[in-house]
Parts: sequence; structure tokens; C-alpha cells
Amino acid sequence: MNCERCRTMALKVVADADACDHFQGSDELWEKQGSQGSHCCGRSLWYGKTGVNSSALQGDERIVVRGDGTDAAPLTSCLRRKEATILNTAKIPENPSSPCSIHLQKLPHLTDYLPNLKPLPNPLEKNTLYHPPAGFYINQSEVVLGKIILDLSADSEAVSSHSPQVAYSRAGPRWQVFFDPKDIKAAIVTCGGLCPGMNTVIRELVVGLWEMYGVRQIYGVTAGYRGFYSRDPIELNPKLVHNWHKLGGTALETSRGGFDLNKIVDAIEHHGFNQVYIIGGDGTMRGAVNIFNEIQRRKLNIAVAGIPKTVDNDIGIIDRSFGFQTAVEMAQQAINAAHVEAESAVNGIGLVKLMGRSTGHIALHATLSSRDVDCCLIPEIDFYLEGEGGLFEFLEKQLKENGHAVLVVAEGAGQDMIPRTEAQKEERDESGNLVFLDFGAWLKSELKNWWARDHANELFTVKYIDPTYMIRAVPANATDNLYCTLVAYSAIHGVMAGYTGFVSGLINGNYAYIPVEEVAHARNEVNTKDHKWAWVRSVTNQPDFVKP
Ligand SMILES: Nc1ncnc2c1ncn2[C@@H]1O[C@H](COP(=O)(O)OP(=O)(O)O)[C@@H](O)[C@H]1O
Ligand SMILES: O=P(O)(O)OC[C@H]1O[C@](O)(COP(=O)(O)O)[C@@H](O)[C@@H]1O
Ligand SMILES: [Mg+2]
Repeated sequence: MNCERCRTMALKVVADADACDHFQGSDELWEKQGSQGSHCCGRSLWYGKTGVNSSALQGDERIVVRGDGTDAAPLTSCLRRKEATILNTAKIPENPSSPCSIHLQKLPHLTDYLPNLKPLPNPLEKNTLYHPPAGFYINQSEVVLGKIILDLSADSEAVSSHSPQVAYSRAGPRWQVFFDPKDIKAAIVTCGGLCPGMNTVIRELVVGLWEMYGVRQIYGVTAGYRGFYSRDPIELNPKLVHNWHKLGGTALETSRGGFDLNKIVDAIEHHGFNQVYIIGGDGTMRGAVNIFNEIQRRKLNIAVAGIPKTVDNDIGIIDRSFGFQTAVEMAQQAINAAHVEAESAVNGIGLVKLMGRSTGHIALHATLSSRDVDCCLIPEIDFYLEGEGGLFEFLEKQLKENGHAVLVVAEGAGQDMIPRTEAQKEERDESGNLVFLDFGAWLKSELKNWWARDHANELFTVKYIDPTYMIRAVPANATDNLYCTLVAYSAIHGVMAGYTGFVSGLINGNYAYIPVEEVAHARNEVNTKDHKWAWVRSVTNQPDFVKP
């Protein structure tokens, strides 16, 4: 039977021999014997007594059954009001690879190293704003598939190797939690570069913890990782953060570098934080893995959750990072301006540089949605300027045919073309990322040199627009704000349920929990072999840059 309330799979009701006629011969009636009126997932929880019969159950409003297998229908039929909540406490195998060949990525849990932690009923049950309806709680058996596009032909890899489908735990509230709200001291930190929506995530973590779970001790760690040990945390509450979703940047401030593992974990212990929410990109998530490992090593009752942030959208597994859509939308303004400038000049070229350290997602999506772009250069493709099949030859043709051209370049594109001094080759930012040279500015001067050399007597204009910081410093748009809210709430539910060392993110349109270790190393690069890149080429008509 599928329970209507929590939509679990078929459940086995284990019942006491004397409970009622339906259960004769079974082993055990309720998990807890003889207590009444406790609060759990069902609002009014009744625990049966050994030896009671069906008439003893008749007056009860609601009953909570914990089961692990067969049909619960006989039990509900014992009740006059026939209202039963069935919680699936069925243990799922660690690696359930059969019968549907699914591999569930194991999510770290506090009880992995603190086995004596006791679960509590979810405080949402008592929250007058929620009244958890049917299907509210997520069971540990609910998963989100990592891949939803499969090739079912016999010779495809998935079919021929019988490789299991990777699945992730579905995000959302659990009926049991491992934190008592009055004992929670939560910390929120933002690290790395800016991204639209960071303030929304902070706001929603504060509001969600406060309103949903009644947490009253919520702190912001300022200035990134270094802030744990070098700054006093600031107290946050819904009143303080209520407007933050309308602000770009991060009100907590951010920084690169400053990652000192022992100092950070010492500070977490010193401040008594037991929930740590870390908002950041790939570098930040690698730091979060180390923090989680150290906390485990010290056997601390502290949960760590990551919320992936990157305007570059270079983090793998998740559909996209928050703020990415806002960035693509903002990029349109720059492309439009470049187009107007180029069209209004004789032999005009509009050149726009967009962010993307090692991936060209913003450039790719901005190009596809604009339709005014004639060439899109990203770090994932090889290209060259001079000679047959090169950029200059293409632009010459475009200018001849249309009188103008628009170029979009990702900041990480063509970095190996720009001559660097020895010092520039070594230059790193505080986090150890290679400092890039300005490809847009370099390309502009190369374009001018080319034109002066080959077309000295003809007019030519290059208008270079660099909106990079402007794009990432804006507040999130409505879609991203919603995403930020749900990803923050998902993180809260996961931490409350005792999960740790995980990241909450969107996978194939559903919110899921992913081990942070996996996220820290999963890259999301533009696949230049798939149809999306082919579409870019068809929209722009740009060359394949294949040398003859
Ligand atoms: N491999 C790593 N191990 C531990 N901390 C790291 C690692 N890489 C980066 N960090 C830290 O994470 C923070 C943000 O990293 P950074 O690369 O600047 O931005 P992002 O997280 O946005 O990619 C910095 O404080 C940095 O020191
Ligand atoms: O903020 P900085 O230090 O100028 O760094 C700029 C970099 O930050 C980004 O906007 C985002 O990078 P991260 O997600 O790694 O923080 C990159 O696109 C860009 O290369
Ligand atoms: Mg990064």
C-alpha cells in the first residue's frame, strides 16, 4: 500500500499478536509500548499497548505506524476514523544496485561517527505556519537520478556495461531531526568571488532557520574563511536581513585565501557553532571538504553544509548555480550595446568580455539568447586569429557582408595567446588561482593592428565593453531568488536531519543532497561536441578554427 500522507512505498506493519484480529501471529505492535499523546510526525501520536485489541484503537485521532515492508491497510481498517500516518523507516541498502540498478551516493550523517545521537520529532510538526500535509516529509528512500537522458540501445554503454544509475538523496524535510532548535548555534559564511543571489541565500538561511525551526542563535562569519578566526561573528535575525535579497554582493563580505584549517575548526569549536553553512564556489567546496573531514576526525557534533555559488557555472553535477541566469540576462545589455555601437559605425566591431575563468557558460548562453553575436570564443575551444580559417578572415567576410560584427569572449579564452612576462606567468590570487590577463583588451589591439596592416585606408572601429563585475554585482532576478530560497531551505532541512558534508543543489529540476567531496571535484565545462555548441555555430556562423 502507498501511504497517502508520506507517499512511501509499501510498508510492513509489524503488530503485536494480541493487537487485533488482523495482526495475530505478528511479532510486535508499536515501537514504543503503552505511551499516549507523544508528538511525532502525526500530530497526535498514539502508541499501542501490548495486548490491546482493535476496540482500544477506535477513539484515536491519528496513529503513526513505523514499518518496513508489507501492507498497512489492515491496521487502518481497525480504526474508527481510519487515519493513519505511515512512516517508512525501511532501511535502504548502502548500494542498492538491483533490481533497477541504481547506485545511491551515500550521504554522510552525524551518526556515522556519533552513533549515540538520538533523533527527535521534527519541530515543523508544532509549527503553526506549516501543518505538514500529506507527502510533506521526504523519506530516505527517495532519490533524484543524476542522469535522466539514457541511451537504451543494446550497444550503448549504460546497457552493455549494466552500469548502475547514480542517484542522490532527495532534499527536503525529514520527519526526524538530530538537533534541538534551542541548542543550535548556526554560522553562515560566504567565500570567493561575487555572484548574484548570495545575499538571498544568506537571508533565506536566517529566515528559514528562524521561522521553520525556531532557531534563535544565527551568526554571520564575515570576510570569508579567514573571518572564522580573525573577526567576531555578527548576530543575524530576520529583521536584520529582511531586505537583503534585493541587494547585490554579500552583506557578510567575502575574500579569497586565508584558509587555515586548524584555525577555522578551532574557531568553530570556540564559538560553539554546531551548524555551519558555507556558500562558495569550487575552491570553497574543497575547503568545506577539509573542514568536514577535520570535524569528523575530532568527532564533533557539528554539521557542515555547502551551497554552491559561482557565476561561472563551472561546478558539476548540479543543473546550474544560482545567479547564473541573472548573469546571462545582464550580459544581454552589454551585447545589445556592442551591437548598436558596431552597427552604427563603418566597419564596426563590438567586443564584449564576459566572466568565465575556465568555462564559457555565460558567453555561450548569452550568445544563444542574444542572436546578435557573430562569434563566441570560450576557453573550451581552440582558435586562432591569422590565416585561413582564422578569426580575422571570418571578420573580414562579416564586415564585407554586414558592415559590422559582434564578438563575445569569455575571460578565460585565449589566455595562452597573450604574451606574458615571467612574473605574469606566476601571478596568482590569494586563493592560488592564476591571474588572467585581459583577453578583451589584448584582442582589441590585435584587431586594430590587423586592420591597419591590411586595410589602412578604410574606416574601422572596435568598441570594447567589459561588463564583468557589473554583471555579477547585481541582485538576483526573480528566478534566481526563488532558486536561492529553495536551495537554502534544502540545506537547512538536510542539516536538521543530521546530514553533514553535503551540498544542496538542483539536479534535473529537483533539489537533492550531494556529498561535498563529489561536488568539490566535479567540473562543469561546456561540451563543444554536443548539439548546444553546434547551435552556437549555426547561430553565429563562426568558423570551426581548423587549420587547413
Ligand atoms: N583546495 C583548497 N583547499 C582548501 N581551501 C581552498 C582550496 N581552494 C580554495 N580554497 C579556499 O576557498 C576560498 C574560496 O576559493 P576561491 O577559489 O577564491 O573561490 P571559489 O570558492 O569561488 O572558487 C578561499 O578562502 C580559498 O583559500
Ligand atoms: O573577484 P576576482 O578576484 O577579481 O576574480 C574574478 C573571478 O571571479 C569569478 O567571477 C568567479 O570565480 P569564483 O566562482 O571562483 O569565485 C570569475 O569569473 C573571475 O575569473
Ligand atoms: Mg572558483
